[in-house]
Amino acid sequence: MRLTAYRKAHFNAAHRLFRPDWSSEQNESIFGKCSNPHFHGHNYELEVGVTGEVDPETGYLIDLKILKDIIKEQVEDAFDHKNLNEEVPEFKTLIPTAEHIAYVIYQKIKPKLDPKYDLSIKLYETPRNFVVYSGD
Ligand SMILES: Nc1nc2c(c(=O)[nH]1)N=C([C@H](O)[C@H](O)COP(=O)(O)OP(=O)(O)OP(=O)(O)O)CN2
Ligand SMILES: [Zn+2]
Repeated sequence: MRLTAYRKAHFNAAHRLFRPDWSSEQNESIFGKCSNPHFHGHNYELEVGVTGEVDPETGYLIDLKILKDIIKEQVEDAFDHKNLNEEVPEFKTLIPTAEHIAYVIYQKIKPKLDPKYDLSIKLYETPRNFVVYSGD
């Protein structure tokens, strides 16, 4: 039996959307208030989906306690109450949009899982703005 198991998580983080190679006016015209030089914050909600075959002996797809620990170590400890632009190395070269944050979370979690699983990252930046990244 193939299915997807999910684990939810949460982190608060500050960010600023801007390109240092653009003028303030260019940044303001594309990123609007999200380019505010003094940063702003979001309450990010994360849903990590792991897809694969259920083990008939245990009834587990994956031990969700193990998934919880991976998310804590790779995402919550790294991002929670952080300024993403200034404190998280991955965003020294990537603008911390929801798209890029979901991509980075995928890249951090995927190597920690058995390769037999497919991984999907759903990230809510606001209650109504969210992205999904499943690799490629
Ligand atoms: N494609 C993207 N567009 C936008 C992103 C993003 O990461 N990817 N991010 C932002 C802002 O950072 C932020 O998400 C917008 O916040 P806010 O202005 O509060 O959003 P809304 O006005 O849409 O608030 P709602 O309450 O959800 O209506 C902008 N765009
Ligand atoms: Zn924002």
